Amino acid sequence: MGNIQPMITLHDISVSRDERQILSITAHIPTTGITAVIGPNGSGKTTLLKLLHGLIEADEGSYSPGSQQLGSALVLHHTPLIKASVRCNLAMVRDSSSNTKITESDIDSALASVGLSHLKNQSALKLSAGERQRLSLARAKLQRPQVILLDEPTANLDPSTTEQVETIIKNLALEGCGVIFTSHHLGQVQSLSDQVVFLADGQCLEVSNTENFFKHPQSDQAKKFIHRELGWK
Ligand SMILES: Nc1ncnc2c1ncn2[C@@H]1O[C@H](COP(=O)(O)OP(=O)(O)OP(=O)(O)O)[C@@H](O)[C@H]1O
Repeated sequence: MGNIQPMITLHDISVSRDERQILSITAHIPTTGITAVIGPNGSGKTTLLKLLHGLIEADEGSYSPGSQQLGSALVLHHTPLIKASVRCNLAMVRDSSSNTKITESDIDSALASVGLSHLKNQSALKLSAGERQRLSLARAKLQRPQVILLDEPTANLDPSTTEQVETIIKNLALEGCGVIFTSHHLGQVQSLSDQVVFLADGQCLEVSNTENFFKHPQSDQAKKFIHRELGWK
């Protein structure tokens, strides 16, 4: 993982679908440490991650570094796995920084880092939801991204598996990989993230240090959102 630029600058980004603007953003999104992208359902969180990764393009506007330079790995809700062993699902990965194939020892250490070594030869399609998520994280990590983009990484996981995934996220950040994740769990956002990006109706209304955001939200939308979700003040 090379030197990460500290932020992505988005300028007048516009994404529309079915003649409706679903993203309209000018903002600086941090790429170091752990950043949580939060906001109500449909506010554009997943669309933003897909845009940063280059899975979708903006209709207007620009962002820098672009997806090619950013070198990100994206883990969506239901990352597809191939009908083969856990090992095979990792062996197909290429290192995005050098485009080289992954070695057996890379696979072993990625599996160990997510606690899946014992399932190396099991069929990936037989994994539980939590194991699938950990495999997806191992696969993303093997790409040696500068930034890892995670869409609701702990949705539908039990508390103990949630904790395991949160530990993996913290370790990724400690190893120098930027993490940008979406979440509806504000308790998790408070304990895990360094920064918050708050979206509402496709717009970025706040980018702030996490503690500041929860203590002193600036926009009425953020105040209402926190109040609704946390029953705050
Ligand atoms: N391919 C598409 N075609 C039409 N509308 C889309 C498409 N993708 C997203 N949208 C719309 O764009 C808006 C933002 O969607 P997005 O999935 O980014 O929101 P989100 O904040 O991640 O939502 P949630 O919290 O419910 O996961 C929604 O209104 C959604 O219906």
